[in-house]
Amino acid sequence: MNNKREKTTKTNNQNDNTFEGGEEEQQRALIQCAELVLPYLHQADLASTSLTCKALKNISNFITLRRSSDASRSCEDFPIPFINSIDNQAYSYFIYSPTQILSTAVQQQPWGYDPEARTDMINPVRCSDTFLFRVEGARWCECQRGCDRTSGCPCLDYVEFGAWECGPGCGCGSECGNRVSQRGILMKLKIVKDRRKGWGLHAAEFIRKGKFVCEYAGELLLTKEAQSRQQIYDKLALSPALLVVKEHLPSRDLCMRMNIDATRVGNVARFINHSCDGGNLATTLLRSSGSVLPRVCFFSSRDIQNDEELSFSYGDTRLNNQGLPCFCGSSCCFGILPSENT
Ligand SMILES: C[S@@+](CC[C@H](N)C(=O)[O-])C[C@H]1O[C@@H](n2cnc3c(N)ncnc32)[C@H](O)[C@@H]1O
Repeated sequence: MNNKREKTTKTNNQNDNTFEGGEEEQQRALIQCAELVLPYLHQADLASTSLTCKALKNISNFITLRRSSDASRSCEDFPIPFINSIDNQAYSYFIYSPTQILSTAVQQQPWGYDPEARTDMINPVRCSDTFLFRVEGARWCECQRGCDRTSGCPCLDYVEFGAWECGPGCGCGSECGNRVSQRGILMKLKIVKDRRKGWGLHAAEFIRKGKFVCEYAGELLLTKEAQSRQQIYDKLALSPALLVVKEHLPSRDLCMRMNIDATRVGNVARFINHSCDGGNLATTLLRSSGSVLPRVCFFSSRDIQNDEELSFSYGDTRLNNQGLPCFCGSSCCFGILPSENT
């Protein structure tokens, strides 16, 4: 009884902790400053700030609402909302990048206040724009219109080496039919919390088989950095999103390794959970003309219904029987998640 009364009193005091008369100027300045600074704050800091006064509480609530309504921070065509009927976590905090970036390229990004403030103002360095990722002497196509089999586009000749799209130096524009994976996410998706698997990516509309869904965006890391980050994630018992892709090159006995870490910076692919039966997404390594590194892209491997969870197989190797439990629910579930030595 007493506790209850004390709690109520505290809340009232807190709400009264606004500015006294004659301090309107100060309040306006604080609000202006808060609107600039608060969108940069991490979830926990935003929560503490909101306890200080009513004005900051209102701004924090607004920011939380905007963050939970679109994980992509307006970077994609449709908002990608967080939906949680399990607990009171409104969203998961990370920096959004629609494509692969170099690991040090982006440190901070505002999220949640000015609806007009598109994130390309602080756009991460896209790898396709980076000189480092261009092949010396690469062939570009000079097609003026969309490229297809009938246009004699040289980029399509590369297809025998794997999936290949027109690149940044090609003459064709963004509407070219051979740039399917370069237009961002074109379908409605949502991020839904599950009691056992955490957040997961779901379809928010029907997706026909064979459609490009998204790429796995994140920080590209050297293997040494990936290994040291993995150790930290293991220690902190975090739910990491570090993807290691090994590609066996057709010429000679070479294997190319890519480490993409979406734990701190990434796109919504970081929420795709594992399924032991391979799930409903197929992974394709897609190269753009002129780029050394491929991008990891997800295509629907069958028709996917509205609300269905999107999933793929994290791999076949399970290092030990003590791995994390798998709750994919498929009839061939191994009971533990795949794991490999990073
Ligand atoms: C790339 S994250 C996927 C998003 C994650 N669920 C989240 O909340 O951020 C990978 C982590 O998700 C969880 N996860 C993925 N698939 C799972 C599954 N089939 N069963 C249980 N947990 C799963 C594990 O904690 C795993 O380490």
